[in-house]
Amino acid sequence: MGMHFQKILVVGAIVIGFLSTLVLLVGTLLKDSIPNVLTPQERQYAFDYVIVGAGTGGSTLTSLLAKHSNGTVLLIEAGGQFGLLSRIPLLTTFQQKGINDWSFLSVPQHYSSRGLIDRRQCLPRGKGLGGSANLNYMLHFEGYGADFDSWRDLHNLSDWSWAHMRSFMAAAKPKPAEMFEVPRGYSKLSEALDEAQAEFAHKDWVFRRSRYNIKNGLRHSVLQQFLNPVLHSSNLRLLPEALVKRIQLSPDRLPRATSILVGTKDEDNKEQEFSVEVRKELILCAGAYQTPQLLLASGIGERSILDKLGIPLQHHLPSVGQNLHDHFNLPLFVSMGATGATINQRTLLNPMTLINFLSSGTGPLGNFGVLGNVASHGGSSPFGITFFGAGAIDEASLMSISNFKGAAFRALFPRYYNASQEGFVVISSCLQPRSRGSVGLLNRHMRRNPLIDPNYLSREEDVACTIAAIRSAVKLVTSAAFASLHPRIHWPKLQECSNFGPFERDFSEQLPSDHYLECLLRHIGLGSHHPGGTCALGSVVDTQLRLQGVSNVRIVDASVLPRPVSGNPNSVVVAIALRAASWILKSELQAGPASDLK
Ligand SMILES: Cc1cc2nc3c(=O)[nH]c(=O)nc-3n(C[C@H](O)[C@H](O)[C@H](O)COP(=O)(O)OP(=O)(O)OC[C@H]3O[C@@H](n4cnc5c(N)ncnc54)[C@H](O)[C@@H]3O)c2cc1C
Repeated sequence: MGMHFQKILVVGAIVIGFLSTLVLLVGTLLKDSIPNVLTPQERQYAFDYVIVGAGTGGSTLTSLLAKHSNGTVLLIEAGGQFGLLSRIPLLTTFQQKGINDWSFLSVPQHYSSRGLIDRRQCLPRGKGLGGSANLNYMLHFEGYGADFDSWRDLHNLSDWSWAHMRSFMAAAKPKPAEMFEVPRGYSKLSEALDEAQAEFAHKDWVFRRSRYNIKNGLRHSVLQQFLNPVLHSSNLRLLPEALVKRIQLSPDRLPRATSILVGTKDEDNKEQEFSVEVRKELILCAGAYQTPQLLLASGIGERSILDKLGIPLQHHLPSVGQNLHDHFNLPLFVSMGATGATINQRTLLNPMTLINFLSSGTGPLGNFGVLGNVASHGGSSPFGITFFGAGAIDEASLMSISNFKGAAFRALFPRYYNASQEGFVVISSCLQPRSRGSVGLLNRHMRRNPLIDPNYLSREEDVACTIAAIRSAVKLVTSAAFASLHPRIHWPKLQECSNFGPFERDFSEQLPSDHYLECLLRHIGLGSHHPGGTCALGSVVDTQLRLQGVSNVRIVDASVLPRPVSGNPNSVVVAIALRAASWILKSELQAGPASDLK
């Protein structure tokens, strides 16, 4: 390459770098204003439906109620609007640890996370209109019918099965123009995956090319799909930047929620509190960590736990905050000897990357880089393998969002310093982990983070299941279909695992011992950000998602999932919210006319 051309490249890189920084900055700052905001003068008002949390569940439900209900609806959200940055798919991780992320950390993990600072996992959660659907990686999952049948069979939920949910899952699916599916021939990695499908046809493996909630190169979350179109509805008011702190129940034998206490910050950052009366229903959509937090802080939960915290009991309801589940991943870096369009600094600084994105929403910036996944749903330990087409990982940003210790990060990504490295990350996980954790409180102040203990890998079966996933991932990567990529799996050399491997033969035979793989998993495994189960169907809520023993509180978010979804959970939460809306609207029809918005 001539000197002159090199100079052009360097100048080009500086210009593109400058432009990207500008886009990041403007993207963070530029925000639409929110219409229909409840003004302080209106704060004495009561609402028929009060919805707490504008995330996946809350945005979807609000949309249906705003459109079809005769009642008045108030949507309360702790955060404000996300910046434009949230719309650019590849840059989504830059939002983590920012103002639209609750940035929770788990409590120190006993069975895992040994390579993480203080053994604590980062647990990002979206804060603002769209919630975690605006912070997530946008992967759309069509659902797996047997999951819902297992709710019916294993949890005695006769109203829940694939037959009940199929139409709601179909309605949760965005229109084709609102989705991006990784096309055939997108990159060498996606081609290899397509070829592997034929090579492994004898297995029960399901190959899926990634589908994203992306329209014209921009995130198209529940915010665009459901909430934005109804924001101007006359029966809807919004209360952003407001934290719901307490639920007040009536003292009846069958109590009902009468009001909630809301906290906002004034210009001097002083807390202002006021109540909102609930006329018909209170619907909690604050997510798998914060819905149980709000219930417990309100004195709704297990009596002995509340006693210990000194929180007056309003309603004894065991299991609030229990049964926390999440997927748990082992990432492995695979370098490629061939050049292909993997994400690295070279592809990002290529002027065509920005030009393609700005002109047509295509190229690396227009999706998150996960090109596809392979799942085995059969057997007692179903697993999934995800292919993330990133060759060079930025140390500072990944360490900040993963909490890795430096040594663990460098063992996992030994080529991290080579910004033009070609490669990909293969992520193995168990689709139905058995480990269960909990959400608890340090005290009842809602501005304090809840105590979140995912308790990853507390069940041995999860280790065995993930090891089976890793071994299948190795089969895929070393198959004939991948040969043209000249892949090399980088078995991490962790000092703490050195008694078990990796040994020379592990690199040549690709058959490291179970002990070594378990050691890796317990050191560098990471949570998937798919928490659920903390107000599970059948224990905390009844089959119509109503809080057990309380007449007018419903929960509509990931906390109701009795067991993990065998894939990405966002679409399942949307489908659950659509179903909840149908029940609410039906009972409204049965009950007759409602009040007008004052
Ligand atoms: C980084 C990341 C990547 C992910 N990737 C994917 C993916 O690719 N595909 C997929 O299907 N799923 C993915 N998920 C998971 C998916 O986004 C969640 O399962 C889903 O969004 C959960 O929806 P929810 O309604 O339960 O909660 P959320 O969407 O989290 O909504 C809860 C809302 O309630 C608000 N809130 C909380 N407490 C209060 C309070 N006291 N008062 C007022 N408001 C409150 C919050 O600010 C938030 O807006 C990912 C999640 C994360 C964090």
